[in-house]
Amino acid sequence: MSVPFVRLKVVENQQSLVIEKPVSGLSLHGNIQIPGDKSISHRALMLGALAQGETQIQGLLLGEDPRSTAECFRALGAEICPLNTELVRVQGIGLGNLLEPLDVLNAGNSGTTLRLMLGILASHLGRFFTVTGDSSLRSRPMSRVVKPLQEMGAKIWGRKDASLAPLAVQGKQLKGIIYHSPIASAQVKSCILLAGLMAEGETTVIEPALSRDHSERMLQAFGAKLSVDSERNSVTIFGGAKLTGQTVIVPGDISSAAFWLVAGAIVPGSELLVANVGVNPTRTGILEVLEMMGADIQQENQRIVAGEPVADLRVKYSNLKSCEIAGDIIPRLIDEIPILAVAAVFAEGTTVIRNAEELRVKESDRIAVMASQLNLMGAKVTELPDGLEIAGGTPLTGVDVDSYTDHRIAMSLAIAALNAQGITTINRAEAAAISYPNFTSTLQQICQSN
Ligand SMILES: O=C(O)C1=C[C@@H](OP(=O)(O)O)[C@@H](O)[C@H](O)C1
Ligand SMILES: C=C(OP(=O)(O)O)C(=O)O
Repeated sequence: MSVPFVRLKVVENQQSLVIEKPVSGLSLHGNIQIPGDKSISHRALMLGALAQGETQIQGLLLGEDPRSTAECFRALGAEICPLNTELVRVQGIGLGNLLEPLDVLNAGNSGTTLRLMLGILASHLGRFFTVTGDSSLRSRPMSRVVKPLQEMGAKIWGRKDASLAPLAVQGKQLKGIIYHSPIASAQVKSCILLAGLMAEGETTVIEPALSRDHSERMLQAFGAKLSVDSERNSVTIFGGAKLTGQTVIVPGDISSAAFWLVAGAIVPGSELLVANVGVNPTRTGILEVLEMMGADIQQENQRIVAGEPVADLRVKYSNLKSCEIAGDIIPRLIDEIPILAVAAVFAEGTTVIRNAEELRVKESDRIAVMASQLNLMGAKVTELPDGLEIAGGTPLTGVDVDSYTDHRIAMSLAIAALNAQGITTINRAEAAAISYPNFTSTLQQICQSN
């Protein structure tokens, strides 16, 4: 049911999300079903395409990023049914059998699609591929995957010494390496592991801190041979295995749940139940930080679904206090920092976020954009080279803000607007569909005027 104080204004292809807090105030109530996990959705489509036989994916995220992955792997020869149902079927083509596409592969806005796919393409002997993305993706750094792939013997060309897309790839027989990654990045780790699937010998990736481990879990489920040394944050893949199609059940995305967890915690009088949330420990940094800030979040009905831990999360409004977010927890909450910045605006005291320089090379420079847009609303946020300093407790006022076409920024600003006086307009809000196509309708359903 649509309520008048959350509405969409559409002008040509651009959507503005208008949030007008009623004078009587508002609170949030209800049960929320969140979309499927984006990281797991990409990996299920890719491994399904590389496997022998059929893969069935339940609960795939029907957002724009997985659509880009599906489009690329269709062009590479996998049969993937239209992404319009809860159950997606992929007829795999078998490892090493991808076709040479007739046109450029376009990863759209999705860093995960482009970086993981590069590892797969580089190891497809004798075939030539070209890859690109939208203007945001074409400005994001690719050397972090190109360099280790070149060490394995890959042939890759592109702008600025092959550090920026568009890129061209000549598939080669690769050799296993031991790679000490300078950054904790699941995209780098996964790219190298995927390249290692068909490389000669063993391929090892060692990270400075643990990043999300969905690739490791799913590769093993599809039949790859892997060994994990969690003390050293090291994973080894043994080349030459065969992958077999599987049934994958995709849990809800904790990165999408994060918007409701913060909304429920900061909007007075709220109580929300967010159902079916993936709570893989490599992703739950957000829960640890919100608990540190004094949020009231209970995990209910904890269970394991197809190898991934899942729970329902109940959040109630509470008074938050500031905290420090830095160090090894950063990769376990990297995509949640924009919405954590919103939580910090409504917390007592000054929150400091450090070691998060990776945010500068996401879909937008999330440090600069969150600071500038929250400050337009009246917050006191200071940019640090590698994070943010947020003085909590200043009231916000509705103004015009911009998503910079970044989905996480659009949704974070919408949640901030729930506690701002007057009318907030979030321009270019259509970006939310990258990871959360139903964000606005869910927001409309849970908002109640007091
Ligand atoms: O592997 C993945 O699915 C992802 C890894 C993270 O990126 P980095 O590996 O660049 O940190 C994250 O920000 C992105 O949304 C998804
Ligand atoms: C950074 C993100 O995704 P990607 O790197 O896949 O574009 C994200 O979803 O926040």
